[in-house]
Amino acid sequence: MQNTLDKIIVENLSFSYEKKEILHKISFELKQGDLLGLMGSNGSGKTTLIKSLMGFLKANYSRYLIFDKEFKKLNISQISKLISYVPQASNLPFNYTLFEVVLMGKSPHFGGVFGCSKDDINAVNQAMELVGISQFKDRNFSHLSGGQKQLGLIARAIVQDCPIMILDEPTSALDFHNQILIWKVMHSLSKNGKTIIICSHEPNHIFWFASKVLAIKDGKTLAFGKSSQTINEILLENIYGSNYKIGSLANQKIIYYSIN
Ligand SMILES: Nc1ncnc2c1ncn2[C@@H]1O[C@H](COP(=O)(O)OP(=O)(O)OP(=O)(O)O)[C@@H](O)[C@H]1O
Repeated sequence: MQNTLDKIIVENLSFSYEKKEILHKISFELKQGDLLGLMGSNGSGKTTLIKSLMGFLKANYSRYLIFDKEFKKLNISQISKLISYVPQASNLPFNYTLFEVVLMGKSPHFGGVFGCSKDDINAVNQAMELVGISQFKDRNFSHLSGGQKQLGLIARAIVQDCPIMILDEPTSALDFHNQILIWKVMHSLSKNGKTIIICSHEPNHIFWFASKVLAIKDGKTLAFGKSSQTINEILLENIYGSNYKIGSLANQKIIYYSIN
């Protein structure tokens, strides 16, 4: 019998808005510690897949298992202890300090009305330190820059400390350094056993940091497999068009656009 205890298994996931099919029979399997990069052009269906995996959209599937549990049988409280989620938009109107917003990550774990513990506060400080936003902790969240808010939401998801993290374009507002910082943090969390799904428009980041890739085109699976073996020039052409190449620079493979 198949061991599903440490796996996420998605089989034939489809979703339609009204009568328009957006996702068609997407299947993939991850084991604990996998870091999956979701790639595809604008409108290909990445966010729809993420919202379906979170249960925000009611998708159809033949099987969706999280660590041996049928997703459709889980309630919101169970899901919030299994999956921490970073949404795409960070323009949430929070009238709280950054510290309070990051602390909200602990709310699925608060026991009753007694609030947070010293350990919770330590976890919040550590997560803010990890993503480099400690200096803004007392600032009003809504007064932070787009990138600072995005880092805050990532810190909140880290504090939630779930075995699975799902992040929708978590680096879209980040500078060059912070994009790499977040991928390095996610890579390290996955090496420590978290299973992570990240949607990104930067194929190099998926190439360098993700263990697996799922490429989507028009809501269908183009490719799924180990990122180092699956991302190639044929796949890049299929997604982005011609002249996207893979070269080598300082012993590191790199995806680039050839302007010649
Ligand atoms: N609420 C909605 N009603 C109808 N169609 C929608 C809705 N939301 C998204 N779509 C359509 O579903 C398709 C997939 O959208 P989705 O946001 O999943 O793409 P994406 O790959 O995440 O795109 P991007 O990279 O631009 O964020 C698009 O054609 C989009 O127009």
